[in-house]
Parts: sequence; structure tokens; C-alpha cells
Amino acid sequence: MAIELIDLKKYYPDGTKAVDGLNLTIENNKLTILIGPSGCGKTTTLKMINRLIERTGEDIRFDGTSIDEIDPIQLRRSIGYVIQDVGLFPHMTVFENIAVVPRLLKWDEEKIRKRVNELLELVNLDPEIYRDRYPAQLSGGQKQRVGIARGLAADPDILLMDEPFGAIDPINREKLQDALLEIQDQLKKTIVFVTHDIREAIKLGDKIAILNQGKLVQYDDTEEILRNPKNEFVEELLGSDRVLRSLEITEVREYYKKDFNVIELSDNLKIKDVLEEMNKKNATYLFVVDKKGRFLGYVSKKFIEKVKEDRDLRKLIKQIETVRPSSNLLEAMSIMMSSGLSVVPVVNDKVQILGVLRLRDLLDVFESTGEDSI
Ligand SMILES: Nc1ncnc2c1ncn2[C@@H]1O[C@H](COP(=O)(O)OP(=O)(O)OP(=O)(O)O)[C@@H](O)[C@H]1O
Repeated sequence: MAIELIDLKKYYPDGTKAVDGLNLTIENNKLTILIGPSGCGKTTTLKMINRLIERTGEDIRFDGTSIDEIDPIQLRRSIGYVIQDVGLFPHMTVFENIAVVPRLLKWDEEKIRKRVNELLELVNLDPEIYRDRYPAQLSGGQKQRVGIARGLAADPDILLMDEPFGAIDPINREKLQDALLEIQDQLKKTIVFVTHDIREAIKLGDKIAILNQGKLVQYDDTEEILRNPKNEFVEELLGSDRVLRSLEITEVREYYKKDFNVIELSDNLKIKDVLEEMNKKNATYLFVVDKKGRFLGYVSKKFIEKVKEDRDLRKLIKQIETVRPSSNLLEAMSIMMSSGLSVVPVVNDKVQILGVLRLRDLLDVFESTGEDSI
């Protein structure tokens, strides 16, 4: 379900403009991050979506329907909500905590039992072990997993998450983030996720909305934000290693080129044929493939010019690591760094060569991220 925030406002009687004319379309089935400095209106925005806070201006629409036309209780039950300290009821077991909304919706007990087990499996908690525990008998990370399961209990289209992993130590936080990505892969919900951790935002977000003082500063696909921060405020928020992050989330497929020099190895291929080919193509190296187009390595001009004509060509082929189109640019660059070559071959699952990624193509990424130096 898509959520449109239209000139959304929350003004408090004391004059605080917590949210000040926010226009944002949160897309169906995507994970959208709300990020910005403390007090910029993230939580207020989230709570206006599920009507825990009433807006003071303009509208919120769910697939086109105004929030005013939806019964608030109905609305709240159809939106999953996960918060930092989880808010698990201490006197209820894990099972009972997850079953709260399904029971309000009057599901039959058998259906609830099945659903709770399913959800515990989904968040990687063994139902046999954890179902009957009380929150006090769980670690922080486990509580948060139960919180996610509870948010998903009634199979809502929308999941609102307010700094859900904020209080978790870094290692468990990573695990919970991975779990959330897996869950989203399977369930494809419309998730609005509030965080003030830019790493978390980049890792999780399909799209990122950057807020400041109740207003939208920039809203775009995560990659686009990293590549083209709109102003200094966004740049500062992203931090200085944004080039590295940009490389990390960009796939090789976007940058590799299909023009490359290649030669097929056959039994009667001689060194002089290779040199001739290199001269013809004005190439300093050639990739070598077998008859089926499988990548074997490369030969460099500098090297084979010096060897005797009767040397076995096979022995002159140098190995080089390859990448796939789905590899990221940071992996590709580390390979270039360790091989000392300014190229890396791109191959498919059958190790057939598809193209080449050159260091100079990567420079485009640096240029478009506006850094002066690497
Ligand atoms: N009842 C209230 N009366 C007046 N101002 C309020 C009230 N509730 C919240 N605010 C103010 O509204 C602004 C936005 O608050 P909100 O909780 O949405 O910020 P946030 O971006 O979620 O911040 P944080 O990252 O610190 O959680 C803040 O300046 C806050 O002080």
C-alpha cells in the first residue's frame, strides 16, 4: 500500500512546528527510511501515519483514501508498529504478546497458534524454546525479534518501525538488520523505518527521506542520495566515507564495458600471432578464453615480447581474479588494488567473459560523488 503525505503538518500549541509541510510518497512494498537530526519530526510523522498523533494540517492518504475516511482503531490494527524498547507486555508470554492483535481481530485460536509459530520461525526464534517465555527471560535482541513478530502478526500491509534496533549492541544489530532484509524479501511490506544511523539507512533503505526541522530535505533512491547529495546538510549527514559506501552499493553491471580485447587459445596459436593481434588492436594485454569462451587469464605484451618464440603459450597466461555483474564496485576495486592491474574481467556463472571493468570507469563514480580525491 502506498502512503502519501500531503503538505503534512503538526504544530503544537506552544508554537513548535514538529512537522512543517511534509510532502512525501512512500511507495508500495518498499522499505523507506526517515532520517535526520534529533527533533526533526521523524517519530511525529510515523505516529501521524497510525494516528497515535493527530495531524494539524493537510492529509495522509493510503492508496488514495484519506486517513479521515478510515476508522482509527481499524487503521491502527492494520498497521504493524515496532518501537525501540519493544513495549512487550511483561506479564504476558512471547506467544501472548504476539497474539495480541490477532485476538483483538477475533481470529480463532488454532489460526493464531499457527501464525505465532510461523512468525517465530520467521524471526529465527525456535517456537518450542521461546513461545512460553516471559520478556524478562529474553535478551535485548530476542525481545526485538519478538517485537517484529508482533508487528507482523495480523499480516499488515504497512509496518512502521521507530528506531527498532536503536538499543541493541552492534553485532546483534547487524543480525537483526539482516533478518529484517530477509523478511522483507519474503513478505514485501510497505515499511517506514525511522533511524538516525546513516549506515543502517543505507543498508536497509530502498529509498531514504532526509528530514530537517520538520521539512523534507531530500528524498530519493539510496544510491542516488549517496551519489548526488542535494546540499551540504545531506553531505554532512552521509559523512566522509560516502564514496566507499557508494561503491559498496553499486553493482559492476552498471559500469562494465563490453569492448575488450580477447584471443581464443588453440593448439596452433603462436606467440607471434598473439603479438600481431596486440599490435593490430593496439592493446597492451589480451584476455584469453578457451573454445567455449571460458576465461583463462590474460597475456601482457610487455611480458611476451621478452620470451622466446618456442615457449608454450599456455604457461604464459597469467591468472587474474574475476567479478560477476552482481559484484559490487568495492570488491572490484579491491581486486584491482591487490592485482596491481587497472582492469578486472567480468564473467558469468559459466566463467564466460562478458566484459571488463576499468579503473577509469570507476573514476566516474568518484566524480559523480563530487570528491576531489580518493
Ligand atoms: N507535546 C509536544 N509539545 C511541543 N513540542 C513537542 C511535543 N512533542 C514533540 N514535540 C517536539 O516536536 C519536535 C519533533 O519531535 P520528534 O519526536 O518527532 O523528533 P524525532 O525526529 O523523532 O527526534 P529523535 O530522533 O530525537 O527521536 C521536537 O522538537 C519535539 O521537541
